[in-house]
Amino acid sequence: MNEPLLRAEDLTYAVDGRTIIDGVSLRIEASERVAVMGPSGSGKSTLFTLLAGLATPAAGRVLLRGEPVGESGRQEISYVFQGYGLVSLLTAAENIEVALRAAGRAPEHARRLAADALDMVGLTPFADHLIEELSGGQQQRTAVALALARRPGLLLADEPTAEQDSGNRDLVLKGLLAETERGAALVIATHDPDVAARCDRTLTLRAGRLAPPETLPETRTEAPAD
Ligand SMILES: Nc1ncnc2c1ncn2[C@@H]1O[C@H](COP(=O)(O)OP(=O)(O)OP(=O)(O)O)[C@@H](O)[C@H]1O
Repeated sequence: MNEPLLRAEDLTYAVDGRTIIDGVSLRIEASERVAVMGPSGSGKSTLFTLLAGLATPAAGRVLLRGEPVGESGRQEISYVFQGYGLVSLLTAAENIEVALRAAGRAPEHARRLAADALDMVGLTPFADHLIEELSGGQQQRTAVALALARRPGLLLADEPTAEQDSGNRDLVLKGLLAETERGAALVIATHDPDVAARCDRTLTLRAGRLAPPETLPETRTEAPAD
C-alpha cells in the first residue's frame, strides 16, 4: 500500500496515569478533507498535538511522508490552535509576517503572503490592528490566515470556526478547503455537523478511541461544490 501523507499507528497518550488517547491509528492522504468529531473532552485537541509532533505518545508513532514527524512536521504542518497562539502585542499582519520570516521567507514575500491570507478571511481592514484590539472571532481568523499563509502540506485546524458567525464561518472554511485544491490535507476538529459535511469523511473520537468506521454511516459524505 502506498505511504499516505500522514500515518498514525496505535497512538496512546496518558496524563497522570489517565489514558487520554487510546490506540488510535489513522491515515490521511494528500488533498483529503477529514473532520474529527466527538464530545468535549474526548481527546481531539490531544490527538492533534500528537499528530503535529508537539507531544510524544506513550506508545505508537506518527509518520509524515513515511518519516517520524518532528522537524519536518514543524516545517510542513500548520496548526490552528484552539487558543489561537498569536502574539497579542503584534498586529495581525505582523504575527503572520514574523512566522513566515522565521520560516525563511524574504520580507517582501512575507508581507504579500500575509496580506493575501488576511484578505481571504476578510481581515484586510484589521491587518494593522494589534491582536489584543481584535475580537475573539477576528483573532481566530488571524490564526487561520497564519496557517494558510504558511502554505502547509498538512493543516490541522482545531475548531477553527467555533467563534465565527455563519458568514465568516463560510469564509474560513473556503480558505481552508482551498488549500486542499493545491494538494494539502485538512484535518479539522469540529462540533459543527455542517463543517463536517463539507469534508470527505468524519472520524469520531469517544473517550480517546476512534469509533470503528463501519458504525458511522455518515462517514463518507461528498463535499458539495463551492
Ligand atoms: N495537559 C493535560 N493535563 C491534564 N489533563 C489533560 C491535559 N491535556 C488534556 N487533558 C485532558 O484530556 C481530555 C481530552 O482533552 P482534549 O482537550 O483533547 O479534548 P477535546 O475533545 O479537544 O475537547 P473540546 O471539544 O472541549 O475541545 C480532557 O479530559 C482533558 O481534561
